Amino acid sequence: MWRRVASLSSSVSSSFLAQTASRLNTWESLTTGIAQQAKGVIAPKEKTPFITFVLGGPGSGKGTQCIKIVETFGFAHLSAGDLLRREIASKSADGAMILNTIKEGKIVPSQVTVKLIQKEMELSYNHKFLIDGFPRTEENRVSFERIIGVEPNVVLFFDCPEEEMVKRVLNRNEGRVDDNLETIKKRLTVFQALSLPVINYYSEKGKLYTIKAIGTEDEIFEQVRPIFAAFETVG
Ligand SMILES: Nc1ncnc2c1ncn2[C@@H]1O[C@H](COP(=O)(O)OP(=O)(O)OP(=O)(O)O)[C@@H](O)[C@H]1O
Ligand SMILES: O=c1ccn([C@@H]2O[C@H](COP(=O)(O)O)[C@@H](O)[C@H]2O)c(=O)[nH]1
Ligand SMILES: [Mg+2]
Repeated sequence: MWRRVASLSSSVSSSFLAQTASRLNTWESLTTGIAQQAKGVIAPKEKTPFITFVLGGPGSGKGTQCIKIVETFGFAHLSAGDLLRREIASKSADGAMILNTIKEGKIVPSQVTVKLIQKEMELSYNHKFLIDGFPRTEENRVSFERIIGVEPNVVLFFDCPEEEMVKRVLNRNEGRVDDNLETIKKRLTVFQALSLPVINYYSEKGKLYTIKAIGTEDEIFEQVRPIFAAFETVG
């Protein structure tokens, strides 16, 4: 819903609309949206999306802090890992491939993950998104920018020592197929090799906010809170 109506504005030119729709690859749904808006079926929503990528190693506390950000600042929380696990549970065509990839601690092809994120964004009435655990690789990042057509406003990096991450994951007890020592080691290697370059990229772009992810959940949230509070006052 966000995507279908976000670009609608009677004051923008048709060429701008065409460019925007083409970039987002949503011409069909956009024109449907215009027709529906004309009929008064849906209200115009002109807010531009506000996107936060939430990055950090396995067990660094991304999901835990996302819950607090949602409660305090009203974001929609899209966990890439949860979307992939939902595909496995629903026995979709990609389910078996995703399961094997997660068991190996490897990264699911970008196209699969970006499509799942795109679908959730389209369905959301919110315009503020927390995208948790994505992008994991430079290829993920480029793919998101190409398919969704927007860049993040904020990138959070939960910086946590490896031994603390391992301890947390082994104590998590949620029955995840990748919460075992063998897979955790692989995930940490993948994080160092493929995800840190993404974090460095956003650091160079001035979009990175590094959180020291050690201490109680509340103490860590007190580092996160001012980041979003500052954006709220800006409007
Ligand atoms: N500050 C903290 N101190 C101790 N334990 C924590 C803290 N934050 C989260 N945890 C616990 O650590 C575990 C991992 O946290 P969480 O699931 O939020 O991490 P994550 O970064 O989302 O991990 P993954 O990438 O594997 O999904 C959970 O059991 C959670 O309750
Ligand atoms: O963008 C993504 C996100 C996740 N994966 C795979 O899922 C697991 C678990 O992800 P969590 O964020 O820790 O829940 C991860 O190790 C990857 O195997 C992915 O491929 N791409
Ligand atoms: Mg998580």
